[in-house]
Parts: sequence; structure tokens; C-alpha cells
Amino acid sequence: MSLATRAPAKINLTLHVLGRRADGYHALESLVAFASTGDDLRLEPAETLSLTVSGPTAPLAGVDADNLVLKAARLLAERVPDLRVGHFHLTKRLPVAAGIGGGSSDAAAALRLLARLNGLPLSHPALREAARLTGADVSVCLEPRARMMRGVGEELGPALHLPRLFAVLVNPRVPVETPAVFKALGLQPGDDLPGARHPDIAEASQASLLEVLKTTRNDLEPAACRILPVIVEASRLVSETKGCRLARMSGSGATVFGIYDDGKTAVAAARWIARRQLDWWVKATILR
Ligand SMILES: C[C@@](CO)(OP(=O)(O)O)[C@H](O)COP(=O)(O)OP(=O)(O)OC[C@H]1O[C@@H](n2ccc(N)nc2=O)[C@H](O)[C@@H]1O
Ligand SMILES: Nc1ncnc2c1ncn2[C@@H]1O[C@H](COP(=O)(O)OP(=O)(O)O)[C@@H](O)[C@H]1O
Repeated sequence: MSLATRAPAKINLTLHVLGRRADGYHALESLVAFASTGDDLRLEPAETLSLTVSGPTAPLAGVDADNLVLKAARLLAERVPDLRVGHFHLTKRLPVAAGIGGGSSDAAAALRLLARLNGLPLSHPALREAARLTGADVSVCLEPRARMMRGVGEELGPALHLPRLFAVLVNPRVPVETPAVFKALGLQPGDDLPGARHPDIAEASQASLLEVLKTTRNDLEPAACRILPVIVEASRLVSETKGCRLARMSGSGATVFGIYDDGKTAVAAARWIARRQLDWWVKATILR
């Protein structure tokens, strides 16, 4: 019997930096959504923990021993006596170090499968702790539903019933080092930017959600663009597509998303971009 789950791409529809904590991490406020596209993870129960990785971006995800899937699984095994484990197989499709939390979503998917195998609820404190200790973005990926994320990523709001957003994801296949982008903000530990708080984002119709999104931003985008000017090019290309309502970078980059009124327009935009940038990763998808 093998168990399977999808590890969807995480998209930061908004990302406001509220300050920098004494430990150097940044306090964030982010509306996170998840794409219909992602990696796939399978778990075959076995005596010991192991991992194999295949798929188009497998070679970029680093050595299997350092994979976040194993890191999360080990952290859970340390906290749950006699945890049943097994062999994971990851099919890696998402670009790596791309601001769409591929590794975090894979780690969260591993925790979901182990939870299922062991009959643990996703609210189990050991699962929550293993997620938090694996990485800042893993907690929000544990139950991949649109919600507000705060703190360094561990404070989660309730799942939001956002209208489906038709989107195109564009990545120039250049990896971005997340710590370098945060550092480029130039904030000092203890710096506080309370004015950066979000407007209230509740459930909104597609039109008003877009209007609210337009009043928000990704505070990491200017810093990432200074480090990697190709992000400016990606953003410009997305903005130029027919019917693009909003173009913005996700996370620490370099992936840029565009939002469209319907799936047909999004697919046409993806084709238009892919024809111009043959080497880039371009994907029409639905965010929710
Ligand atoms: C920026 C975001 C937004 O969702 O996404 P990505 O670009 O990674 O997708 C996340 O906060 C990234 O989360 P994640 O990639 O899990 O970060 P971690 O591995 O825990 O941390 C990597 C490094 O980023 C910096 N970091 C991370 C999170 C945070 N709130 N403040 C920080 O300053 C720290 O320098 C840390 O050492
Ligand atoms: N399963 C995984 N998928 C992708 N990257 C992984 C994975 N496990 C570990 N990593 C490492 O984590 C780093 C961040 O990757 P990723 O999660 O794709 O970044 P981002 O959140 O910016 O999209 C990469 O440099 C990679 O070496």
C-alpha cells in the first residue's frame, strides 16, 4: 500500500515586511495561496526512512540526504515514539530556489503522509513543531489552503475561501538565495515597521480581491530585482500579456505571477511568454 499527495507551489499573493526580530529573522505578513501545479510525493511503508527523487528539476534539488523531505521526517520521528516510516519518492517539477516554496511544500507533504500512515491529526503538536523547525514556510504548507501567514511564518490565520485566481507563473530558471534578499532590505535587528500592515483581507469577490491585492505589495521585490535584474524583465513580460490584471513576484523570487480574468486568457498569456523566453519555466495554473 503506498500513500500519495501533491505538494503544490506556494504563492505569496502579498508579502509585507513588518520588521526584523532580535534573532535576525524578519517579521512578515503574507497572504498565501496554493497553485494547482506542484511536485508529487509517494510513501511506501518500510522499516527505515529513505528517499529517491526523479523529475525534470530533480538534479537541482541538491543531494537526497539534505532534502527537506527527509529533514521533516527525521524531525517528526524524533518527536513521535515508534513512528511508522518508509520510502519516499519525490517527483520534482517545480523550479528550485524560486520563491514558490517547492522544498517547503515537499517537506509539508512528507509530514502529511506520515500523519496519514500513523493516524495523527494535522493539528498534532509534534507535526506542527517538525514543520516549524524544518523551515519558515513549512507550517503554511502543511494544510495548503489560502490564508494569512504572520510572524516568521508560524502564525497562521484561518483558511480563506478566496475566489479561484487564474494565473501564470514565470521563472527565469535562475535560483535566488533567500537570505541574500532579506539581507538586502538593510533592516537591523529590532527595527519595527508597524505602518507596513495589510488592509483587512477577508473573503472577497474576484473583482474586489484584485482591488485589495493592488493596494498591497511584495516588499522583497525591489531587493530581489536589484540582486537579479532578470526579475524586472520577467515582471515586464508578464505585465505586457493581454488581460494581465496584476503582475508580482512571489516570496524572495525569482518567480513572477500574473493574474487573469479566466483560464483561457491565462493559457494564451503563458503561450505568449513561452514563445519569447524558450528557456524559462512558464505555467498556467489556478491559485486558491
Ligand atoms: C520568503 C519566503 C516567503 O514565504 O518564501 P520563499 O522565497 O523561501 O519561497 C519565506 O519567508 C522563506 O521561508 P523559507 O525558505 O522556509 O526560509 P528558511 O529556510 O526558514 O530561512 C532561510 C533564511 O531566510 C531568512 N528569513 C526567512 C524567513 C523570515 N521570516 N525571515 C528571514 O529573515 C533568514 O536569513 C533565514 O536564514
Ligand atoms: N525537496 C526539495 N525541493 C527543492 N529544494 C530543496 C528540497 N530539499 C532541499 N532543498 C534545498 O532548499 C533550497 C530552497 O529551495 P526551494 O524550497 O525550492 O526554494 P523557494 O522556497 O525559494 O522556492 C534549495 O537551494 C535546495 O537545495
